[in-house]
Amino acid sequence: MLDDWLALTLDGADRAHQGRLAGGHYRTIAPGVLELTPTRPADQARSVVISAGIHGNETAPIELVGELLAALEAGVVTLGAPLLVILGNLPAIRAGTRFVETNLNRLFQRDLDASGDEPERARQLMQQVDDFYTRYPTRPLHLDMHTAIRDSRYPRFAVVPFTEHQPSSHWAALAGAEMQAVLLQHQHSWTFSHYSRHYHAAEAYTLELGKVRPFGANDLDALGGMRRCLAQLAAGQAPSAGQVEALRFFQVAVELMRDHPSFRLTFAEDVANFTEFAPGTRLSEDDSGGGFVVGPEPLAVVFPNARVELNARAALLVRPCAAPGDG
Ligand SMILES: O=C(O)CCC(=O)N[C@@H](CCC(=O)O)C(=O)O
Ligand SMILES: [Zn+2]
Repeated sequence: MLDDWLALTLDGADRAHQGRLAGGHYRTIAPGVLELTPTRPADQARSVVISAGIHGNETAPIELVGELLAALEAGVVTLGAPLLVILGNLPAIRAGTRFVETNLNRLFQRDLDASGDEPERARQLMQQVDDFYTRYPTRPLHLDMHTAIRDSRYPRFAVVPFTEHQPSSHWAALAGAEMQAVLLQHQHSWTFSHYSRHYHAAEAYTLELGKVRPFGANDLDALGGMRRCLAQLAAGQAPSAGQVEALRFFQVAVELMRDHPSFRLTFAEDVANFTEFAPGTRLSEDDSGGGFVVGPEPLAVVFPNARVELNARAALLVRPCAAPGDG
């Protein structure tokens, strides 16, 4: 039963799974990787990668995947599009931690030469995505679902990875999924959504869907728009459109790196994502006299985390911008 796949996978019983469902069939093609194939794709069908659990303690997206699979199993949703459903970091999900040895979401790079469990998993997932988009090249889309460590002025927001040749984005569909803000990256970031956008010209986003909470403690009522969007994509329908004017757009201006062992942020742990700091405010410091001070324009902080690995991203500093015109 498709319903069992999620529970069995999380329990470590990764045996092969396949079966039929309304509109098509499914099979596991790697641990935590499920392919769903429609008998006849709908007219509006896109090739959709849905990933969750790239960070193991971000459980709301995994619960959304569970709801989608249950709706497909029950025939409430009829499969009309090829789907690749991925649970990213299985050992970290089982342990309830962001990662085990290193952050999986910085490893999606074709010439990656690191070794270890997470680099191996990144290679396996890159191969699965390559194979899927080769089998199903039609209008590729990748939604990589996460939750954030901190509170946020906009709890639901999309991060748009940077590529030189930007595939078109559909802001109205993001608004329809009840995203509240869009954050445009300014440089390559080697995240999972960046992989699909950069190497496959897929429309791809990292979606932040509220705050990190354990299984059972998530507010899934706040994610009704996302639930509907996933069901529509699985059915091969165009997702509902919302008001683009309701979305706030931001552009990354600076990526703060933990570039010294004594790196620290100067502001409180409970400062929410998108909190703005005035010109002249010191945001970070270290024992070597380094640090960052806000320049002549205010900057807002997103994903601040001083406890990252050395030379990893410790925060994004962003400024409001207009909606790029292609959506
Ligand atoms: O809340 C945080 O500090 C991190 C939440 C998270 O996992 N965010 C993603 C964003 C990926 C991107 O920049 O596209 C991450 O840090 O991997
Ligand atoms: Zn995450």
